[in-house]
Amino acid sequence: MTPDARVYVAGHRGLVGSALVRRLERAGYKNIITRTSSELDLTRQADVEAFFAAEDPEFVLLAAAKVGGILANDTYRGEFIRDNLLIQTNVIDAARRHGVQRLLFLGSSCIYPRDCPQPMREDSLLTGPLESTNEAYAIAKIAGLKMCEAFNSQYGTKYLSVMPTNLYGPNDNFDLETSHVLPAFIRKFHEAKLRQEQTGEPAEVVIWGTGTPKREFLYVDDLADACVFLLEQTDHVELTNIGVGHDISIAELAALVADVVGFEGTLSKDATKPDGTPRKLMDVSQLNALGWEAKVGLREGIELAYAWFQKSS
Ligand SMILES: NC(=O)C1=CN([C@@H]2O[C@H](COP(=O)(O)OP(=O)(O)OC[C@H]3O[C@@H](n4cnc5c(N)ncnc54)[C@H](OP(=O)(O)O)[C@@H]3O)[C@@H](O)[C@H]2O)C=CC1
Ligand SMILES: C[C@H]1O[C@H](OP(=O)(O)OP(=O)(O)OC[C@H]2O[C@@H](n3cnc4c(=O)[nH]c(N)nc43)[C@H](O)[C@@H]2O)[C@@H](O)[C@@H](O)C1=O
Repeated sequence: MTPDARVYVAGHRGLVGSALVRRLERAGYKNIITRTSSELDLTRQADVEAFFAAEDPEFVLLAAAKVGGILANDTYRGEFIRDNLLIQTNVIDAARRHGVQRLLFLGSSCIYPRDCPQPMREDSLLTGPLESTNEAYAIAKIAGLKMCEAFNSQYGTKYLSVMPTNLYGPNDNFDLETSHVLPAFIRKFHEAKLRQEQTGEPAEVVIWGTGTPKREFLYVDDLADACVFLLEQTDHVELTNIGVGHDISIAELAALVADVVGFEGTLSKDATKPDGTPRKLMDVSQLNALGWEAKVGLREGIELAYAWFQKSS
């Protein structure tokens, strides 16, 4: 991939897509092609086909998807499987038929079995049952990476799939019903701090579930850097985990976000909300062996994300 290449970033306004555009622009890429979902609905095959015929991209970074936290995944299972299967099938198929050399497909850590040995290696795929709260989404993601593998095998393409851990950063979704935990905490602790300052009364923040599940968090600019690093490798690797290599409990995350935000009230737990997978720590030894490591520490990343949230809210 060279800076004059025609690179289509699908989903460029989202958390991941916007970080990919920032990373490509910093590296001097001049021909980045983008469309919003209202300009091009990727669930519509004929529109995707017409777009590829007109724009003729050479590289595709597929970061458009139906995405959400544990509750959104659990509640809107039909939309998660439908939209993701349609988007990825239309884009991967059109890319292949229009001669796209390399495509990067964004999967997710939830493709691995719920009770996967930790840390989760790439070869654990399809070795056990999935976590039920995100099964519909995970099945779509597995279909996407298997479609890339099958195309590579039959058509000689070099499509790669990356499996990032939980991400956060600028342009995240901060909606308290549909977001992931880290942006939810930033917003909940920030708003509780303001309430406390305004009323003088102690404020409370509610944590879903038990607080005991463990998660690994990667700042999205690190993810984008890893994606471009992998695209620029000459040796083709089909499936790569991307993460930081260590995790923390949700209760520990709550304490850390509270500290960054400056919240001094109390915490309570909502046991009616699901915990999801008990733990999903990525084995990132394959990526590390290629020479890539995450740079942004968790506290620093939360400070950056909180600054972005305050500026844009
Ligand atoms: N967030 C996370 O923690 C993780 C994310 N991932 C993966 O990374 C990828 C990107 O996720 P993320 O950036 O968080 O998601 P976001 O929700 O932030 O962004 C998704 C983007 O997809 C676009 N999109 C959605 N539906 C359509 C459609 N029908 N047609 C065209 N575009 C559409 C949206 O475009 P528009 O804004 O124009 O409407 C949006 O900008 C996904 O594949 C996800 O599975 C993987 C692991 C963790
Ligand atoms: C990236 C990944 O994201 C999703 O999986 P998840 O990691 O389980 O999602 P999450 O970030 O929403 O929650 C992580 C943990 O945190 C707890 N939790 C506490 N309090 C809040 C809270 O206020 N909001 C949220 N969302 N969670 C909370 C919550 O109960 C859970 O135990 C997948 O569906 C799938 O899409 C996927 O691949």
